[in-house]
Amino acid sequence: MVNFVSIASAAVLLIITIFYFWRKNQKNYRLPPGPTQNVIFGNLMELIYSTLIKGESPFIKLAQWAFQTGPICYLRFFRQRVVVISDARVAQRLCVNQADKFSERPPGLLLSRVLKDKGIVFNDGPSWKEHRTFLTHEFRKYGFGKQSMEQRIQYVVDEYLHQITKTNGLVHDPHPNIATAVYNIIWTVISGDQFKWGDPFLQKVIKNLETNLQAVELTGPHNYVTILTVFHLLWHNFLHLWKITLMRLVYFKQLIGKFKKYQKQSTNSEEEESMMLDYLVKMQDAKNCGEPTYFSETQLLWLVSDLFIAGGETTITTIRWILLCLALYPEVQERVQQEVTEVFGRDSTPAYCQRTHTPYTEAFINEVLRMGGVTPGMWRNTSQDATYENYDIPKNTWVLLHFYAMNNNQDQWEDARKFKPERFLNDEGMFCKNENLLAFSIGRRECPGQGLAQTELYLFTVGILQKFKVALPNDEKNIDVNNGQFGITYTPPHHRLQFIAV
Ligand code: HEM
Repeated sequence: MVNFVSIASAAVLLIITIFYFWRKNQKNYRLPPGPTQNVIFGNLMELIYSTLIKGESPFIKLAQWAFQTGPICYLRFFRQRVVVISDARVAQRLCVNQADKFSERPPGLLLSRVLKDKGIVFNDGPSWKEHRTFLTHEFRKYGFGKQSMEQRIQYVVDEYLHQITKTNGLVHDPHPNIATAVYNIIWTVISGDQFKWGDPFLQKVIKNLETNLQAVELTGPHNYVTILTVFHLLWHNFLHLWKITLMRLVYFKQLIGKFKKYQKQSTNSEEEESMMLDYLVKMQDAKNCGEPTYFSETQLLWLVSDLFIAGGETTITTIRWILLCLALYPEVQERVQQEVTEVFGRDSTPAYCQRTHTPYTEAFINEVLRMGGVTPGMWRNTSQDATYENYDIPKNTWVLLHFYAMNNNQDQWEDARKFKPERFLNDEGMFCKNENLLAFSIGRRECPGQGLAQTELYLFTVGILQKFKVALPNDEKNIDVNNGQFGITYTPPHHRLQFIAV
């Protein structure tokens, strides 16, 4: 007992001493406003109470603080400074106008620690830059809007529609078919190849990709204090998580190996151009010329993994939201369907470049991206001291671009929680982009897969409505659209659907 008291007292004394010296070394910054803070823990205890005790999502707690305070809200979680941005115009002024200072990921974030120097999403520095430049160039080269890529996507959409036809209007969970289609599209973008529908290897990869998403929550208390990170990892059985990640890498290694073997045997050069081949050629060229490069077989593995994760879960979840919103708002569905059939009929192949002829359909997709914003938020880190209006944002502050808060900001969106595609139409009924919607983020870290994602969302929506009416079963008609689940993505409440041929 005595031992425990002395250890506890020593620990408390140590925390106070560390805190005292840390505060003593702080410059006097003019920090943005925020809720009241405890001298030592800042806002950490309140976050712990609301998330771990009351079971609220950390994203919701952070949004509440932001709405109480204003578009730029300052918080502190023990020693970690955090700024929450809940207004797209402020995000633009920081991440575009001061891009040099707001384009890194927080180095202390759990995922950044695990993925430091790997792939692209949580990578930083010259390795990130080289991979980011490559990806941007490749997406431009195989461009979206260009026919060959769109044909590949359309091929998968057609297969998906075929699978839906086989459900014969019966009620089912739409998730597995969407996941199969979307991951197949990613693989075709990376390798130029495709899996057969229901391929057991693809199903294994999908199962793996969907397993540990809960544990990588981005804004909870475990992200800011190392001891909480350790508890979090133990709670989520860190060894099991690691095993799943290693298994995923083994799967991707097998895919890359198969791709390389096929390339060696193949003689047809023109048709088989692909992102992966370009990566391997670039890597070999740099090696041959003795040029320094961050391209390597291991990096390729992490890049493929990142593309599957960043491009898969987001697109799948958005298509799930699209289908749910069609079913929940039959009058909206009728209007989109009428427009789609007027422009494309029931059998002709739609093209993304014709979207200007379907303004209501585009408005509908944008309203889904707002209401069901699948990426509730993303982190940046200040690499130097920065300012915003009269406020300082010190170096190494974590900046949360809180997209969920931006999408629900009553100052920007009238009746924010109402589903109203018309808000994206002008007086002439034409589609009007709204600068307050940052579904794909902004600045140097904005989503490089935006063109691919938008093409997919459009071709799926149009393809489905050319052939089917989407409906919820009678006992699920009162699903609350505002009741999504926060994880690394914001997912719709569980639901099943019927696709009735028209
Ligand atoms: C509806 C679908 C999608 C949405 C809503 C979405 C949204 C986002 C958002 C919000 C970010 C964070 C940017 C930031 O840090 O500020 C991001 C990053 C990223 N996305 Fe997407 N995305 C989607 C689809 C895709 C697809 C299809 C791909 C590629 C296959 C992709 C690849 C990436 C990558 C690699 C990053 C990291 C960029 C970097 O850190 O430099 N995304 N995405």
